[in-house]
Amino acid sequence: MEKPYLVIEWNDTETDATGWLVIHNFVKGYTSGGIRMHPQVTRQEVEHLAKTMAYKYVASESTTTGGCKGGIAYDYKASDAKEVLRRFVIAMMPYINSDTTDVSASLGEDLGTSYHDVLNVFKEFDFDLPITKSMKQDETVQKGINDYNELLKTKIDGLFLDHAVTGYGVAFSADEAWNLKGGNTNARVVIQGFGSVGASCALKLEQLGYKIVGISDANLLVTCPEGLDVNKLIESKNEYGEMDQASFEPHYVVQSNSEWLDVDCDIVIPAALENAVNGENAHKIKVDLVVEAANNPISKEGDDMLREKGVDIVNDFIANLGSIRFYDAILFGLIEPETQAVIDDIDTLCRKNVRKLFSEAAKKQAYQRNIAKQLFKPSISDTPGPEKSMPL
Ligand SMILES: NC(=O)c1ccc[n+]([C@@H]2O[C@H](COP(=O)([O-])OP(=O)(O)OC[C@H]3O[C@@H](n4cnc5c(N)ncnc54)[C@H](O)[C@@H]3O)[C@@H](O)[C@H]2O)c1
Repeated sequence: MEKPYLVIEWNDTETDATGWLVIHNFVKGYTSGGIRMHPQVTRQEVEHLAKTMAYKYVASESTTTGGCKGGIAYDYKASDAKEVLRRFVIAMMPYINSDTTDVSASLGEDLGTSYHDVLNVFKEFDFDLPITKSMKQDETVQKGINDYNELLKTKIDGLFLDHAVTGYGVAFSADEAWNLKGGNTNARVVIQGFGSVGASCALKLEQLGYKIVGISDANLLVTCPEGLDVNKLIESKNEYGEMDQASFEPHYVVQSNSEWLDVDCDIVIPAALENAVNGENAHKIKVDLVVEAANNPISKEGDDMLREKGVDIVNDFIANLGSIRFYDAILFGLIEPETQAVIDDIDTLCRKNVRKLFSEAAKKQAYQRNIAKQLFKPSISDTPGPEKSMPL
C-alpha cells in the first residue's frame, strides 16, 4: 500500500505539457482526487499527492473512496491552459467514466485548475460526476449527485460552498489545536496563499477571533500587526487568488512573498505550495503551531527541523479534508443536503480528528505527523473489475 496502484503518463500532442494520473488505491472500484497544474509538477509530486488523498479519505471516515491525483506540468496562466486541461481529462477518460468495468477515478480541481472547467469536459461526455456502475444503480448516490450539484450553487459568507469548505475545515482544525494548547485569544496568524483555501481559512479564523497579520500570494506579502481586513482582500482578489494592491489600507506593508516566515505571529498556515517550508527556511519558524492547509507543504528536511524544535503540527490530510468530506457526505447521503449542515459536519469531524491526534501524540510522546500516519493509514486497496461489483 505504499506504492501507487497505477501511474499513467500523458504527453500533450499540441504543447510540451506532460501530465500524470496517479491512482494510489481503489475502494469498491472508486477513487477520487483533484487535478493540479503548474509548470513544476513532477510525477513524484503527483504520486505523493495521490497517497495523501488515500489517507485523507480514511481521516474523512469514508468507506467508499480511494485516493488519486492528476497533475499537469504546464503554466496555469497560459492562454491555452484550459485546452491543455481538457485534453488531459479526455486522455484519462477510460479511467474516469468506464462502462466496461466497475471502475471510476473521479477528478476535480486543485491548484491551478477549476472544478467548473473539469466539469465542462465531463458535460461534453454527457455525465455530471464520474461514478462507478454500481453507484449509477444506487438511488442514494443518484440523489446525492443532484444534491451536490445544487449545493455547489449555494454560498456561505459570500463564498461559494465548495470554495469555503476546505479553508473552513483548516480554520476549525487550527482553532481546536490552539485551544488544546491553551493558546491566547486574538492569536496572530500568517497564511501563505490566498486562493480558495487560504482566503476561506483567513475569513473563518477572523470570524473565530484570530488576527490575520500576514498573507502572501504569487506576487507579494502583505502584513499588518493589527490584522488585515480579510473581507476587503477577498472582494478584490482575482481568479488566480492574487490580491489587488489598490485595495490595501495605507498602513499595510507590502514585501516580497519570500519573507512570509519573517512575520511575527503565533500560528503559521501554508496554504499554497508544496515544500513551502523546507531545509532552507524552517529555521525561521518561531511559532509552536503549524497547520498544513496545502498538501505536503513541508519538505522532509523542513519537517525534521520542526520536529526537533518541538513545533506542534496539524498535518494536511487532517486539516484540509473539507472538500472531500463535503463530496463524500453528500454523494453517499451521510448528512442533510443543506449548506450549514455541510459546514457543521466538517467542523465536528476536523475538531474530533485534531483531538484524537493531539491526545495520541501526547500519550505516546510522539510527533503528530507520525501519529496521523498510524491513525489514518488506508487498509483497503481493491483490484477493480466486474468481480468487484459490490453493494455500496
Ligand atoms: N481547493 C481545495 O478544496 C483544496 C483541498 C485540499 C487541499 N488543497 C490544497 O491547498 C493548496 C491551495 O489550493 P487552492 O485551491 O487554494 O489553490 P488556488 O489555485 O485557488 O490558490 C493558490 C494560491 O497560492 C498562491 N501562490 C502561488 N505561488 C505562491 C507563492 N510563491 N507564494 C505565496 N503564494 C503563492 C496563489 O497566488 C493563490 O493565492 C494546494 O496545495 C491544494 O492542493 C486544496
